[in-house]
Order: sequence, then structure tokens, then C-alpha cells
Amino acid sequence: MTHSTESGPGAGGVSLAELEARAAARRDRPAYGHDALISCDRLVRIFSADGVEVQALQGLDLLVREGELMALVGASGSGKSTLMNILAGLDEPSAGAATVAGCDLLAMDAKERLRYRREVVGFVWQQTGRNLLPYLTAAQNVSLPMQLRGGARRRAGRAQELLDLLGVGRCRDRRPHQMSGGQQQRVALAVALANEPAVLLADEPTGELDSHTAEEIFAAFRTANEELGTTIVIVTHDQAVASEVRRTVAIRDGRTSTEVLRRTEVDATTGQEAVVAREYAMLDRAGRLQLPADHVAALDLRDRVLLELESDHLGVWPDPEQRES
Ligand SMILES: Nc1ncnc2c1ncn2[C@@H]1O[C@H](COP(=O)(O)OP(=O)(O)OP(=O)(O)O)[C@@H](O)[C@H]1O
Repeated sequence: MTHSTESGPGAGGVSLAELEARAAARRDRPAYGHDALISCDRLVRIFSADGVEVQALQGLDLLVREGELMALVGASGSGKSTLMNILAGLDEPSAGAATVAGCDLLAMDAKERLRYRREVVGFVWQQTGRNLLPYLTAAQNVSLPMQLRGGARRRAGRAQELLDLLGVGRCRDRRPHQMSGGQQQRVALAVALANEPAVLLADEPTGELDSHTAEEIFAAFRTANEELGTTIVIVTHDQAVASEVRRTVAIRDGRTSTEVLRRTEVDATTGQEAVVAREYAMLDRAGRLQLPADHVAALDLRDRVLLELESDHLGVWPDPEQRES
């Protein structure tokens, strides 16, 4: 039996020293999502109903940095609400890993889960009726989460501050039925922000509103992000909302498929600012890539495709044999 020496060649002609150096480099590489506030790592959620299994999330990866305001989009049934319910601490994934602000969503007991929902995340749902208690005024609705948390310092003052910040200070003594849908959603946002959550989740917050009101609501989310520094994830079908954020992530078949990043560029000659949007496909750590559906259709890509590695890019071609057959 032979042993490779410290500096001699090991299996495949690689020296032990080299293997050790590679292992050390892998060890020192930061872990996936180490600097993210929200980290979803190969999340899977399987629902079983009447003996039929539905894979709502199929190994979804998502990282969100602290202070981001981002949108999640996707066709109906793609898994957006499933993901939001998991991030909100209302549902648990079947497999994978998910952490939000240092909380491991798969390892929380009932008590920790309750604290998580009260203090770490805030949520705004599409149905205005789900966000506010109908028999409480706006100010009482905002104060309630602070009372439930205990230590109600600054309670009265903070409720008013939040309502003022979001442009609904005048509604403080009104009950939900005495407010418009837009005012109710802004109060709902104040309720969600009451306990200074690290993350705010919103599922179609503008879904039931006309476009002008939707714009006002989105402006209130932006204010919360800019003034309070809250990290915000909004699920939306609203193209206007999706195109106003810096980052829009698309979910397809339970996985993140594409991302649009927008940045402001200044024209060197005219000095005019313009927003430039760029679409990226997401490569998971197993090397899987979802090609955009329109790209696939345009080249009639099916089953087998031909890949060619160039020095700075990868080419994808339809299989010539399939074309001929
Ligand atoms: N509790 C459940 N039991 C069984 N199947 C479910 C359950 N919740 C969701 N699903 C299924 O999981 C898949 C993803 O659903 P999900 O509600 O997350 O999609 P979505 O992208 O939010 O859709 P929409 O935009 O219509 O709300 C769908 O096929 C749905 O039917």
C-alpha cells in the first residue's frame, strides 16, 4: 500500500499539500448567505392533499440584503404565497434552510415562533380586512402589537409618529370602516412597523386598489424603507410596483428563475439620469439555470441543447440533430 507524502503527488497527480490548500480555501470561503438578512437555501415545500403531492417550492434560493426594498413576481401558483407564509413564520418548509435576521425558521419552538412573528417580521396582506381589527381605531390598531410585546414605552407617541410618517395622521381616531382602502393599507403598514421589525413582508398590498391609490401605498412603503431602514419584500402582480424597485425577482415553478436589477445611470454628455434595467437568469449551486420562457420559445429549444464554453461566456444552441429529425 502506498501513501502520498506531504509534498508528493496524491491521487490523480495532485499533491497532498495542494489538496490541503484547496480544502482550506473552501473552508475559508464565506458560507452561502452569510451577509444576507434573509437567506433561503434550497427551500422545498410539499403539500399533500387527498393523496396528491404538490411541490410548491422546489429548491428555492433567495438572498435579501439588509435595507433592500425588493419585489417578488411570478404567475399564479408559482409559489410566492408559500414562500411569504414561510418567511412570516406561519408555515414551515419541508426541507432546506431559511434564516431571517439570524432566526432559523426550521428550528424555532412555539414560543420563539410567536416572538418572531411579533418582533422580527411585520406583514401587510392584500385583504385590507385581514390587517386591521374593525372595532379599534387606527391609533389603537397600531398600539396593539406594542402592548402585546410588553414594555409599552413611547406607545402613544410612536403610534402617532408612524401614522404621520405614512400620511394618515388624521385617521388616528377612525375605525377601519371610516377610512378609504388606501388609508386602511397605510394604517396596516403602520401596524406592521409598530414593533420595529427587521423585515416587512407584503403580499399583494396594492391588489385591491386602483392605480392612483396603489401608487400612494407604494410611496408609503418606500418611505418606510428610506426613513426607517426597514428591509421590505413585496409580492406583486402590479407591473408599476415591480418596475419601481431596484430588484425584482421572478419565481417560476417554485424556484427563483430571473432577476431584474435597475440602476440609475447618468449620460456623460447630457448629464441626464436614466434608469437602466437588466435581466439576469439565476444559477443555483448545483449549476441549474432556468432559461427565460421567451428565449426558449424563440429558438424552439427542447430537451437536449448544445453548450459551448467560450473564454468569457457560454453559448446555448438547439440540438442540430433534433432540428433535422
Ligand atoms: N395548503 C395547500 N395545500 C395544497 N396545495 C397548496 C396549498 N397551498 C398552496 N398549494 C399549491 O402550491 C402551489 C403554489 O401556491 P402559491 O399559493 O404559493 O402560489 P402563488 O404564486 O402565491 O399564486 P397566486 O399568485 O395565485 O397567489 C400551487 O400549485 C398551489 O395550488
